[in-house]
Amino acid sequence: MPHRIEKIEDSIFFVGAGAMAEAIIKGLVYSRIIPSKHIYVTNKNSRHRLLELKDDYEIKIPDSLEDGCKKSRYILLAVKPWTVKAACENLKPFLTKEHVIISIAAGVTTTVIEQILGSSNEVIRTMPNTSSAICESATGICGGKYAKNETILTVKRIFETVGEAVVVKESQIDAVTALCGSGPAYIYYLIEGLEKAGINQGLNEEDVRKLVVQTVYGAAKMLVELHAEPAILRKQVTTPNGTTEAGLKTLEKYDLHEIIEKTIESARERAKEIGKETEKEIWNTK
Ligand SMILES: NC(=O)C1=CN([C@@H]2O[C@H](COP(=O)(O)OP(=O)(O)OC[C@H]3O[C@@H](n4cnc5c(N)ncnc54)[C@H](O)[C@@H]3O)[C@@H](O)[C@H]2O)C=CC1
Ligand SMILES: O=C(O)[C@@H]1CCC=N1
Repeated sequence: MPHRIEKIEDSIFFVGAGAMAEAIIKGLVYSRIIPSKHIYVTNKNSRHRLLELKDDYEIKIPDSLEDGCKKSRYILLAVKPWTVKAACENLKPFLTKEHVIISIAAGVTTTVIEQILGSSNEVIRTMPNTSSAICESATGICGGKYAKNETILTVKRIFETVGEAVVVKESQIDAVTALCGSGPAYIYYLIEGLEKAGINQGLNEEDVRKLVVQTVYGAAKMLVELHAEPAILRKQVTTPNGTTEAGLKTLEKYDLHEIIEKTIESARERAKEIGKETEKEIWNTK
């Protein structure tokens, strides 16, 4: 549910042109918060990929990194965590104090980015997800040492055009990463399991896809539209001594909640580790 938001006047420069850059660009272009001609994109070495994005979304390819920086106030780092250092070092000569650096890299702290840049640029760390492409992301946002509140709120507005966005403390963003950045993958995995079970019960693939996806979509939409508690909606489905109760007993027997707890914990731990790895990388080269 994208919010209706007033337009952002400044341009945005995507450094990295992969899956997430495209998902966010798609959402931004669709929501029209930033005109396509104010969206710039670059990557490491695939001109073909840039031309593809340019054609699909009518966005711009700058002549150089310097050109992209000159034309944009917001620089969005959409590279893998272990590439953040190289990308920031390449940008460094072209940054002025007005540039706001937005990172979507899992685990990489604002302190690491501030230290690589060695400047007092505002750094905003975010964690969106791939549903940005259809303006349904769930994004966590936090600011670094130099980030002004007003800038954090502008970045929140940008991400609200591609879904829901909340401002969190930096100490909480690895949890948001585990829950929402990685989250779509867990839901898809669950759906794969439901589909497999449906097929094993004799349903055909086409019907099972339609039925399972609609079941998940309908359940999520009930939560959104009725603002109801999941436990209450669950109870409405569960007839005493009926089929749902039988199914839920099996989920309890295998302790699905415990599995989920461990899943989120593993992902959050990995985000922390990635943070440490990128931190070590800068200390090793200083
Ligand atoms: N894939 C996902 O669901 C999510 C990913 N993220 C984060 O988003 C970031 C990007 O992930 P993806 O889009 O999945 O990766 P990707 O591998 O699809 O894209 C990475 C892009 O960075 C470019 N690149 C590499 N080195 C560069 C450099 N030095 N300068 C400029 N561009 C460079 C590559 O050419 C490529 O276009 C990661 O840090 C990840 O943690 C965050 C939320 C969700
Ligand atoms: O798997 C990853 O590391 C990235 C970050 C969140 C989603 N995908």
